[in-house]
Amino acid sequence: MTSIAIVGPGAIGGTLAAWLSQDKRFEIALCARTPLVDLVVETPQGTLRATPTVWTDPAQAKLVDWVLIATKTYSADTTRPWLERLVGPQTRVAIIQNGVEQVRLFEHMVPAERLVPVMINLPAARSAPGRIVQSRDGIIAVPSGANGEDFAALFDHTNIAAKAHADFVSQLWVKLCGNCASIVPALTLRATGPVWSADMEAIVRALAEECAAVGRAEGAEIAQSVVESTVAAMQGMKEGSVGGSIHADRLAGNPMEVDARNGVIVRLGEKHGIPTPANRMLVTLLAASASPWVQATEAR
Ligand SMILES: NC(=O)C1=CN([C@@H]2O[C@H](COP(=O)(O)OP(=O)(O)OC[C@H]3O[C@@H](n4cnc5c(N)ncnc54)[C@H](OP(=O)(O)O)[C@@H]3O)[C@@H](O)[C@H]2O)C=CC1
Ligand SMILES: CC(C)(CO)C(=O)C(=O)O
Repeated sequence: MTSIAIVGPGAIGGTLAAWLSQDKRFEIALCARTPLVDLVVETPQGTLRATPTVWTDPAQAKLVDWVLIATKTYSADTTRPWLERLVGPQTRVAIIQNGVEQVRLFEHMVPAERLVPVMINLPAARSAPGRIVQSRDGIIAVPSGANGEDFAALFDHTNIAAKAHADFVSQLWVKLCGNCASIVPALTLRATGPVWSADMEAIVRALAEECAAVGRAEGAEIAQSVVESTVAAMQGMKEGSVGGSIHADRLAGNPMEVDARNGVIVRLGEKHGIPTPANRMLVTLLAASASPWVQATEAR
């Protein structure tokens, strides 16, 4: 039996827990901040129900084979009490978060050789504790090597396509090129499609171009088509739709991952001498309009 603890059973953590709970090889525990009883996840393949063990206090937790961290990036340090109880000498820790800094955010808490950064493309939203809608099939990318391949194999009996990639850095940055543009609906609080204009296109294009330039400087391969698909996605965003989890968080009055999704482009741009005026401006405006809920830059 492989033991798996999922820290942060929100939209992503709850969805992954529901899928993995269908596999009898696994013993699943949820490490929750807000208590929950069970999981009911609507997926494109139907409804998944699961009743994994729920721990709400790190004192209840024990050593496990795998820890899956699925909190927001800004909660990274709050997972330390869980990690202290869950991680033994053999435990591997997968960081399932947006952005490109999964390792940086956790390497002061877990030895880097046992960290697995994960890129996940799986739209999910939580309406109540344990109640989640997964709206499209999921894709997971991890770095090649034993840890990445073992992590991907956990999803063998699920409908999530998990794969190890030699060029994992490109997987992260390509996703960020799409995600960084969602700062626009998070700021304007409405879909971009109905208010599309040449000026709006210039802003979205600049956000994605800056991300691509910084990503390339970080070693990622990013085709121009990635920028074009970001522009097309924002142009096609329909009235009333939510532009990803950062927009959903702003609507719900939650903190936003603005540093992980846009601030990082500014920070790493500075490191490489690449100007990022569009990302810098929108990060500043979002921080100003959403304050005190938004952190323009994370402490670490
Ligand atoms: N939602 C989506 O469609 C996608 C999200 N992502 C990324 O996945 C990551 C997770 O996002 P998402 O699932 O949407 O976020 P949610 O806010 O839905 O879930 C985060 C969960 O973490 C819990 N949490 C926070 N701190 C702790 C802690 N110290 N101990 C235990 N639990 C904790 C929260 O608790 P509580 O229940 O109290 O809120 C919540 O259940 C983010 O980086 C996001 O960008 C990536 C792809 C798609
Ligand atoms: C765009 C999406 C839903 C893709 O998984 C995402 O990453 C997010 O909103 O955080």
